[in-house]
Amino acid sequence: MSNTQPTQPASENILEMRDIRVEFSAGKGRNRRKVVALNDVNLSVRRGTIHGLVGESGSGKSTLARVLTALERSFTGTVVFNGEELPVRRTKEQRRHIQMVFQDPYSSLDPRMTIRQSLAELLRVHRIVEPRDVGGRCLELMEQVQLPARALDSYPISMSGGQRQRVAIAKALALEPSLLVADEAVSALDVSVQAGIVNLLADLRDQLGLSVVFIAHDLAVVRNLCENVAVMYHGNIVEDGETESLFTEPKDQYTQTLLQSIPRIRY
Ligand SMILES: Nc1ncnc2c1ncn2[C@@H]1O[C@H](COP(=O)(O)OP(=O)(O)OP(=O)(O)O)[C@@H](O)[C@H]1O
Repeated sequence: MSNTQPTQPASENILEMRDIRVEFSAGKGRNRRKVVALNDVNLSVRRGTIHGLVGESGSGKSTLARVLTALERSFTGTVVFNGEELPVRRTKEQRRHIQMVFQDPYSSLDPRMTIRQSLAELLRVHRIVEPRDVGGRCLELMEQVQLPARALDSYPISMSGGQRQRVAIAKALALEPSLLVADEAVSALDVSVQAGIVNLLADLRDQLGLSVVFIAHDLAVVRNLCENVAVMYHGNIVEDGETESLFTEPKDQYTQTLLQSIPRIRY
């Protein structure tokens, strides 16, 4: 028998959100009321997996994404990332590790800059690589998002929606995050283009070990892509589990209703 102790494995969860609560006030004057956008939500994301987040409009998905990426700072509860409890005001380095991809990639791209200029600026400002390695890293990023090298000299306006979304993902990857939050990142794209981005996210998980929180309303896409799914309803996670069992044996009544709303394809 060996005396050597096995090395402690890194925690299985890259992310643990505990008792996250967000309240907003809505309306004016006498109609002012409290909206509980997140009602003491708990969510754990396993390292190197894609965790889907589904639920009707207004159920709290984007608020959860905003808490994760520190865009929303008025919350109570705890966000533990990579075993470290994140403060409400995160350092630049803590923010770098969790990147967001939005529905509309155009909003995150500067129309006056080529893709190379945008990426190079990010790499320089965040000092991700030595100045002499910026060009090479830009090329690597194009490869990672499966765009040709010549795309580096394009402006966003000359690109298709799918290409822009790939660039938005490249910008997120430039900061070498461990967790990507994709908030309806494929929802505005044509179905065939959507499939390309979904496959890209799966490749990034498999090749880089990237973890992803994938917010989407298309349940078929979620079933295809995600290892686990959490279902939100009125600020609560009503069910959270392994994708196939959640889709085949939903336990919560709202999940059952949501799944029944998937249109059946007739041949
Ligand atoms: N800044 C805000 N001020 C007031 N209420 C807000 C604010 N942001 C969100 N809400 C409310 O919080 C609740 C959750 O909204 P959220 O955008 O997180 O839902 P969602 O599931 O992402 O919806 P969608 O799928 O439509 O994007 C909703 O009732 C919404 O109206």
